[in-house]
Amino acid sequence: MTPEFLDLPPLIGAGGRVALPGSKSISNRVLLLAALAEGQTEITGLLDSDDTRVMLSALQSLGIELKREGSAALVQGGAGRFPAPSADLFMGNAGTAIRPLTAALALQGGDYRLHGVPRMHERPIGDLVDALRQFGCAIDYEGQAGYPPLCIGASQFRLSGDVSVRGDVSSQFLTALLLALPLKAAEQDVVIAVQGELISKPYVEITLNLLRRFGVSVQRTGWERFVIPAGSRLRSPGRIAVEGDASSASYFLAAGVLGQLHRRGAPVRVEGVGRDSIQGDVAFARVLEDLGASVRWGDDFIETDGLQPGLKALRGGEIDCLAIPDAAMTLAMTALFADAPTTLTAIGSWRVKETDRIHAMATELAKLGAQVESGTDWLRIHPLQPDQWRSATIATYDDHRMAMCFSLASFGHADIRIADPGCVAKTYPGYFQDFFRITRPVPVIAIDGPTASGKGSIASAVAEALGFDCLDSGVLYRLTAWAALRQGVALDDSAALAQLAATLPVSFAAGRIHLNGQSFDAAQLRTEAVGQAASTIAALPAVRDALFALQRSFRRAPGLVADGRDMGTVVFPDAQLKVFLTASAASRAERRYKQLISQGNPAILGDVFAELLERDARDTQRAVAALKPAADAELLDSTDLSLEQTVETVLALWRRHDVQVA
Ligand SMILES: Nc1ncnc2c1ncn2[C@@H]1O[C@H](COP(=O)(O)OP(=O)(O)O)[C@@H](O)[C@H]1O
Ligand SMILES: Nc1ccn([C@H]2C[C@H](O)[C@@H](COP(=O)(O)OP(=O)(O)O)O2)c(=O)n1
Repeated sequence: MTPEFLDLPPLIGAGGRVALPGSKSISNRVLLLAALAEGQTEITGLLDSDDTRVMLSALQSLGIELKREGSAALVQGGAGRFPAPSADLFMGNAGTAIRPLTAALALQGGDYRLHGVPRMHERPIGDLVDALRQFGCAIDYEGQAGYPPLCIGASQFRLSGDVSVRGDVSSQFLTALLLALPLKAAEQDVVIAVQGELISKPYVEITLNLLRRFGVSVQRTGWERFVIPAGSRLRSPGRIAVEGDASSASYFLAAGVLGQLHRRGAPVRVEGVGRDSIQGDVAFARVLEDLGASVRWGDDFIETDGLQPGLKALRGGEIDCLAIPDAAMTLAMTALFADAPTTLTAIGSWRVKETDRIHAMATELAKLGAQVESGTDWLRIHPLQPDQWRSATIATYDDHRMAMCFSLASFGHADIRIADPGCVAKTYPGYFQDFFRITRPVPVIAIDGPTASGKGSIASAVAEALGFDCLDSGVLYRLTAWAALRQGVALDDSAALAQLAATLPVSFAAGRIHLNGQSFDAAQLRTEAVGQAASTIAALPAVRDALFALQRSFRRAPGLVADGRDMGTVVFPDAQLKVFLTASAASRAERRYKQLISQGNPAILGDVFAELLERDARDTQRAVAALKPAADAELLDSTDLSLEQTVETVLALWRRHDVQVA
């Protein structure tokens, strides 16, 4: 079962190395070439994802002998023929599989059906079918003309003159012909003429490069005319290694820049692609460099390390993305952190990808608070100031790149929830594990414990020592209770109380609490009447839910110390340090008594003690978010410790944690 969503905490830094999974574009091309070639091919570094599994299982259904173990595969080439004369092939949403297979099967002829997920049936393939029909291939549309599913029949192959194919919708049509047509070039040249301006040229370069590895040298004139010379034969190179995926690299390269914005990052290195990569998307790193990123290139790695000296932010501007259609999506995310608007142009192909990516990007960026403009083939993104970020649930449209891109939004000032995170399996099943491994969330120190154990005093002293923000979550319950008492809302009217909590116009400034134009100091909310009422309404799940997002929104760079009852168990379960602070009931009663008296609130020790026991009972026995230590909390009994000693103990625990992380 894949989860419905994934919550990403705000991030403060990144650093480390990522061994990239194999390139999708290279993996699927190599698999097909190995299946069509003469001889056996041993493939290493193969991508293991939905799209490559689709290709592998199609080849197996077509009678190709292959063995696969993790990222290695051994393919027995069919020397130009698929043994199975008929097959029903499910192609998922893999454009890199359906297009070249359609070409290869149509040229061979047989009884084949190719279909996929509903979105695949909305992705155009008519230009490729039109091109193949010029050879006498029998291809029928099962549904809407121009789109899969396709039925392929017996081929009456003939070659009369050049074949023309459109190059301005998807370069995969040309790639499909280039991969399959060497099978028909034994006796004569095969000439392909491209109509319209060819998009995504670097992907065609990958095709030509791999064809060369399989013994076929295509000659080209500009990007309009391609000749597969007579006598061409696909022959296995024996062994072939697949490069790491340059499009997948873009997320980590961006993280290496964004992670340094708070000066808490370290370099991020992707391994498996380098300066000599045959993938066009490595140009993404050059674009980042132009925008001001510090980039290092190696033979087999690329590394980013924040901004170039002297810069405070990435630059904006207009970027022609024709050559990097996939990695360009990542630029839409880095644009949020730039110092001026960024316009991505020549991205018309986004409209026919896994989803309409221009629409999807514009919609989801707007949820973060960004101002976005778009046209048929362009997108303009205005940067977000720290106070403009909004927390959001990001829809991913069954598009792996949407999910991976928006993980980068967690470098902003917001909580990000990614819907359907499992969609990354199309090209990168382990993406989020790698992303979590190389990123550092904004740290949280959670201090929970019973009343008067010292949480509030310790939390604010620790926050001050570390320069972190401080959240006294009890204040939010007390404020809700105070407002309810003032407005005469019954303390068991769950709906009205939740409404009150959800709309608390509260802000904190200069050590005071501001609510509805009124300013308090914390002591005014510290009366036992308010405390008891807070404890009563805190048992209501609807009230707790209403305050959840507000509490999480306090997690901002450089860090947060949060105190309450459920900071470590419910609100910040991923807190880096959790402390459960206790003290004997007698010493807590005495501390509270002294505190009340010193604040000018009259009190009787016996009553304070009784009320404290009552509140302990209510807080520990309630059904939701009951007061209890988190499984991974450090237990700290302060009965015999002074305030200073307790603060020092917590700081020592934090230093120990910080050393382990560094
Ligand atoms: N370790 C300690 N030793 C002595 N007094 C303490 C200690 N920790 C807290 N106090 C005092 O106890 C009182 C209650 O502490 P507070 O931080 O308000 O507790 P809580 O937030 O857990 O209710 C304060 O007056 C505080 O100064
Ligand atoms: N995270 C929190 C914080 C407070 N509460 C509830 C339970 C407490 O009795 C009241 C008041 O909390 P507060 O921390 O201000 O109380 P003390 O300072 O511990 O006396 O709110 C909670 O349920 N969850």
